Order: sequence, then structure tokens, then C-alpha cells
Amino acid sequence: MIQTETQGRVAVVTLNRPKALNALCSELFHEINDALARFDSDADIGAVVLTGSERAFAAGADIKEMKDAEFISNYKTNFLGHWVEQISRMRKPVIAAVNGFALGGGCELAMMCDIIYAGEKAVFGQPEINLGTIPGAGGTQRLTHAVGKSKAMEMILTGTVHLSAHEALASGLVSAVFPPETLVAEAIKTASKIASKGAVSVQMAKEAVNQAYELSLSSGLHFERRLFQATFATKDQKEGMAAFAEKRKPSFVHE
Ligand SMILES: CCCCCCC[C@H](O)CC(=O)SCCNC(=O)CCNC(=O)[C@H](O)C(C)(C)COP(=O)([O-])OP(=O)([O-])OC[C@H]1O[C@@H](n2cnc3c(N)ncnc32)[C@H](O)[C@@H]1OP(=O)([O-])[O-]
Repeated sequence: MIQTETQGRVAVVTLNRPKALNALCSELFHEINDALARFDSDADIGAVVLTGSERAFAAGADIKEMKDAEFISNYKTNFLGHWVEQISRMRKPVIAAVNGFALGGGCELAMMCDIIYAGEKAVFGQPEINLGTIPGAGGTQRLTHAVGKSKAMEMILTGTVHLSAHEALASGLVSAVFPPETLVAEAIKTASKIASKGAVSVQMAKEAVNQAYELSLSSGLHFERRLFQATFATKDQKEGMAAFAEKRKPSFVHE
């Protein structure tokens, strides 16, 4: 259900369940989680690209699989909790390369990533209200942070207002739009650039940016300053600054 490959220090994870538009059934999600966990602990990988097909990044959670679920078992088994935690725990950067539908859990999956690139025909939406439910994997929170309350409310409460790639770009949900056929290559290019930096400072930078969602400004600035100070314990900080002073390219060792 997924395909994985590596290109240099970049791992590419491709969702491949075409008959169901990459609907996120539990088997698919386990495979995604296993692959991400493997790449997160692989010292030869510096960044990950997560993508789907040209038709669909993912059309949401698998409705047919979950339609008969009950509250008690959802609660007892912490339904969705285990699925979503691995991606949130990723310490390495993940770029979502979104072509086609990113609906419901598909949109939420993209928003769990650190950067979203969209193909020109991408469609972002949270249609759960049409199924008698609500977003359950971060849609009400991350979409609101990304596009603001009014647009998030409009999308989530109607279930029919979706964002095109260019609307998603204008609203800040995605950082760039590319033709569908070059999208993944562009994502890999950016991931390679990130993976060429010192891995420790990349992870610290990711951690610090993510704290902007969790902390007050003064606590966030304090957190950032401590990590900044800590980078001076790394070989890569010594190398990076020495290389600048000596007018040469740095050669990072990721320590
Ligand atoms: C990261 C965390 C992940 C978990 C998140 C959980 C929480 C989340 O907030 C809840 C959801 O996502 S609720 C979900 C929110 N998402 C939605 O409500 C979107 C539901 N999907 C749609 O509205 C339409 O399929 C599209 C408009 C995407 C495409 O329309 P089109 O171009 O006419 O294509 P088509 O003919 O319709 O589809 C082709 C085949 O794919 C099948 N399939 C597709 N999506 C499926 C799904 N989610 N399920 C199962 N199957 C799905 C479809 O049945 C058909 O199979 P068949 O055997 O050949 O009949």
C-alpha cells in the first residue's frame, strides 16, 4: 500500500492505494507509520517526502472501514490516537507533496507535515460534517492556525467549501504550487537542501518552530535561545561558521 525509495539523504514515501483514492485504512496507516519511524531513526536520512498519486494525496480516513465503529470501542482503543502520534513525533522534517484530493484525514495528514507543496490540481477540504462527524486528526486545530478562523469555520461547517492549490497558497496553508508532474521532484529538491544542512540544527529549528504553536511568546523566545546556545556544542556550528569565515562551503557531519 505504500512504496518507499531513497534519493541521497531523502526518503520518499508514496501512498499507493489507488482504488480507494488512498483512503487511510488501518493497514495503510500502519505502513506509513512504520516507514516514517524507520526513516526517522536512519542516520543516513535527513528529510522525508510524503506523497500520493496525481489523483489523490488521500481522500480521508477509510469511511467503509470505520462506518460501524462504536464510541465505547473508539474510546477504549483510543481510535486514531496511535495513528496520528507517529507523524507528530517525527523529529526529521517531512514535506507533503499534495496532488489531487487532500480531504478529511488526507488534509489532516498533509497538515501534520512540516511543509506542504501542492500540485496545481490539489484540493484541500474537511468534508467530515457531510458524514455526520467532525475532523478527528487535527483539522479543527491545524487548519484554523493555517487559514484563520473564518475560512476554517466555512470549510469545516459546510464540508463543501474546499481550497484549490492557489487558494491554499494565498491563505498560507501551502508554501508553493507546482505543475503536477514536477511536484514530487520539487519536494525532493527542497528536502535534499534541508538534508544537506547539519541534522542537529535542522531538528532543533523544527522543534523551535513547532513550539510557536504551544508556548507564549516569552516562553517560546526562551526555548529558542536555549536551543540556539546549544548549537554551539555541535561540530556543525564550528564547521558552518569556520567555513563562512574561510569563504568555503561547509561540510557538515550531522553532529
Ligand atoms: C491522519 C489521520 C487519518 C485519520 C483521520 C480520521 C479523521 C478524519 O477527520 C475523518 C475522515 O477523514 S472522514 C473521510 C473524509 N473524506 C471524505 O468524505 C471524502 C470521501 N470521498 C469523496 O467524496 C469522493 O470519493 C471524492 C470527491 C474524493 C472523489 O470522487 P470521485 O472522483 O467520484 O471518485 P469515487 O468514485 O467517489 O471514489 C473512487 C473510489 O474510492 C473510494 N473512496 C473515496 N474516498 C474514500 C474514503 N474516504 N473512504 C473509503 N473509500 C473511499 C470510493 O468509495 C470509490 O470506491 P468504489 O469501490 O469504486 O466505489
